[in-house]
Amino acid sequence: MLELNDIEAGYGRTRVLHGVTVPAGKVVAVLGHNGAGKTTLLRVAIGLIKPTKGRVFFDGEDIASLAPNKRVARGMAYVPQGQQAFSQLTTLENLQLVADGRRRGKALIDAQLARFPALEQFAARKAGLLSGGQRQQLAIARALITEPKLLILDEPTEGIQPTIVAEIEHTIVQLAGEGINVLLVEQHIGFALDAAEHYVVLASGFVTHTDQGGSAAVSTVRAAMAI
Ligand SMILES: Nc1ncnc2c1ncn2[C@@H]1O[C@H](COP(=O)(O)OP(=O)(O)OP(=O)(O)O)[C@@H](O)[C@H]1O
Repeated sequence: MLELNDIEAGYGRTRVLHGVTVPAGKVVAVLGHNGAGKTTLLRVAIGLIKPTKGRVFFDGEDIASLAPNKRVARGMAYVPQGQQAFSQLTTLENLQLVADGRRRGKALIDAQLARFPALEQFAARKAGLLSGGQRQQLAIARALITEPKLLILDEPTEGIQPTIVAEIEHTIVQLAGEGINVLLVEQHIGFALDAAEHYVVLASGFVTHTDQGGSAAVSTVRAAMAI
C-alpha cells in the first residue's frame, strides 16, 4: 500500500530524514526516541512536507508530488499528535464536520459511534470537555469517516489513561482486521511490535533497524534503542 523509498526531508535548510525507507505492510510501526524524525516522516507520507529526495508510493502510484487533499481523496487519513478536536463543538458536531456531504454520512457516523461507545455516550458533550483519551478516539473516528485505506497515527496513546490506551490498541488491531492499513508512530514498543507486520527504528533521521514485527522483535528493538 504505502511505501517510502530513500526519503530525504526536513525544514528549510535543516535536513531531518536521511535516506529513510519504509516498507509496505498492514501495520507498520515507526519507532525511535524524541526528535528522531518520526513525525517528520508521517508528514512526508501525507504530503505536508515535500521530500528533497526519494519516492512515495501509494497503491503502486508515485504520489510524491500530490498535495495532501489529493492523497486523502486516494484513501489516506492522518491523525496528528495531540488529540485534536474542535473543542467548542460537540462530539457529534465534530463527526458531522467530516461526514456531512458524504454519501451515507449518517451511517458512517453511526459506525464510529458503535466502534467507540464513549463517543456515543458523550455525543452531545463539547469535545473540550472530553478526556484526552476520548478526544483521541474522536480524532480517530473523524479520520475513519473518510473511509481510508491507510490510517496514519502519530502517537495515539501518548498521555492517555491506561484503560483507553488498551481500547485504542484494540481498535488498531481491529482496523487491520477490517483491511485498513495503519502507519503507526508509537512509544509503547511492546504493543507496536505485536501489532506490526514491519517496523523501522529511526535515530537522528536514519533507519538503524528494520525488520518484521512480532513480539520476538521486542528485545532487538529495546537493545537498538538502548532502553
Ligand atoms: N516545524 C518544524 N520546523 C523546524 N524543525 C522541526 C519542525 N518540526 C520538527 N523539527 C525538528 O525535526 C527533528 C525531528 O522532529 P520530529 O518531530 O520529526 O521527531 P519525532 O521523532 O516525531 O519526535 P517526538 O517524539 O518528540 O515527536 C527535531 O530536531 C525537531 O526539532
